[in-house]
Amino acid sequence: MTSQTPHAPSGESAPGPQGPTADQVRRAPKVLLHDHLDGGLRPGTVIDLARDVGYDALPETEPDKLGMWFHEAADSGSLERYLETFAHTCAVMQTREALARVAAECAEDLAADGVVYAEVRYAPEQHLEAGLTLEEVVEAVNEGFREGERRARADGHRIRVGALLTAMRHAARALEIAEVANRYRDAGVVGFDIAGAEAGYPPTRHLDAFEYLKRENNHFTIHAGEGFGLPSIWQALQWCGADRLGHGVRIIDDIDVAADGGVQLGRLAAYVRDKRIPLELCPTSNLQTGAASSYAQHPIGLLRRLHFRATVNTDNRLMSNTSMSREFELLIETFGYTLDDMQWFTVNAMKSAFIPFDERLAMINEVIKPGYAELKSEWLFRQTVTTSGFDSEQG
Ligand SMILES: O=c1[nH]cnc2c1ncn2[C@@H]1O[C@H](CO)[C@@H](O)[C@H]1O
Ligand SMILES: [Zn+2]
Repeated sequence: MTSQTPHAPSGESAPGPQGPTADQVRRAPKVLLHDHLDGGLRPGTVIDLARDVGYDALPETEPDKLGMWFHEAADSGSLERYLETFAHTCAVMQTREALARVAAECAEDLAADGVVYAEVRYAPEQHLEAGLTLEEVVEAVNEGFREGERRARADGHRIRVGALLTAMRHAARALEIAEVANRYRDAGVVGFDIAGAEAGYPPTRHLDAFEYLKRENNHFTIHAGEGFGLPSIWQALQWCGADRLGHGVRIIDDIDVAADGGVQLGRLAAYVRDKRIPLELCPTSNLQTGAASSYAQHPIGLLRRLHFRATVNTDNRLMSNTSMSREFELLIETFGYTLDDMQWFTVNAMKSAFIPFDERLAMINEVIKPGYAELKSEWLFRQTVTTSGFDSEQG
């Protein structure tokens, strides 16, 4: 029950004299489980699409300014206000072409950032305003992801993207969306989720959808423990049967750290750790919505030390002005993480993905571990070059 090491032992010694460089962080293979399609558009694309469809309510019409507007508007300290910014992105994602373009660029951008596997979520019910059906939305996004994977490959990056279909928790279409997710499970959709304002909308409102997915042996995650605390996490796990927790960061409320450093887990926190329930942690997003007060205070530091199944995620790259590399860089600066820590988070994420076990294992053994081994060996060669230079100067 106690763990007092400042940085958790990862089982391997940290190579090299210092932490990873920004370039190594970008090149390191990364796995992303929690990223919203409608929260990751390029600002320039929002502007292009708004022009195409005649949407004239954008607060800015110049890409840099619009990007800044999203970041500042989302920086409100409240999940509800953070979510208001999605009205603009959803407004321009109403046609097949727009959805396919946004999905393709998403895959391209993630691949360029070194993400090798991503599960990207969106709520099909929010893209029906111009007359598309739920199925047409799913097919357009899938087509975009495949196109993005192809473009990334042509550019020398390999990425695999799976879709998660989200139902909005204030609405009443969860069962219908779950059925679509199930229908497309062998066609690009790897699972289901619920999102939106958490307080006042407990996950048990959508129990029928979760029970249906369980009967179908399908997978789902639930946004819980972000805008609301332990009761939401408890319901998501013990009533709904979630495979993973979207955020889950407020599990910290069930962990006591005594003045002498001793750590005591409550029953729910112990359950989450014992059952290896994956936590899709999104540090920057949590700062913006008020779920954490600073990077240094973010529970990820303690959760990593206590060996929870913690993963690092972006949530909304546009609203949080972030990327997987940026999230890792911030954690490296704050907690002194090494490539071993990055590998630990990445393997955690890959183990927790919704694709079949053999494919997850192959990604870990054939892509992630060799990728980190390669990066960890680089400092040796840097050292050799410096040393031999020194030697030859000395004659
Ligand atoms: O961090 C979050 N918590 C809860 N809901 C969110 C978060 N980020 C985005 N969405 C909601 O999910 C929808 C589908 O992608 C978005 O439109 C937004 O309303
Ligand atoms: Zn989210």
